[in-house]
Amino acid sequence: MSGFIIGRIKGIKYAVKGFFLLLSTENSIKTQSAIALVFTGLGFYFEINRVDWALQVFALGLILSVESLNTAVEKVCDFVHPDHHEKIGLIKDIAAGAVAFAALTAFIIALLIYWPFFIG
Ligand SMILES: Nc1ncnc2c1ncn2[C@@H]1O[C@H](COP(=O)(O)OP(=O)(O)OP(=O)(O)O)[C@@H](O)[C@H]1O
Repeated sequence: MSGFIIGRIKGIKYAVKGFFLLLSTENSIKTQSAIALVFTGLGFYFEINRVDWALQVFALGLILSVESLNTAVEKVCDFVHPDHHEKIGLIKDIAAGAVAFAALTAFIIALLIYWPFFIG
């Protein structure tokens, strides 16, 4: 039982390490984090309601999570096959496509939340 708990604590430690590695080294994550801060500012500025906050936090978390997994896929690809290869290109394109799905979802949620403030 204590082995199980120690294993889980170590898992959290590695996850926190990965979290800070992503934030400090990956430009895509830095950019998405900056966008998340801008939308957090917009949320306060327009005083969006509790449900909209939940949707916005979920959308921003979804993008950051999928972008992080995409980064991991890119790193695996570059490690297992550093040279140019059609299959590696396909795998990276598919992983990038997952980010596009998340970004489209977030874009629609942003429109639903903020559109009413602009049309009055
Ligand atoms: N090894 C490769 N073989 C074939 N195509 C590749 C390869 N690496 C990248 N590509 C193509 O380039 C696109 C972008 O790749 P990737 O996201 O790795 O960026 P990059 O060009 O390596 O630069 P960065 O690491 O700065 O993002 C991929 O979606 C894929 O289409």
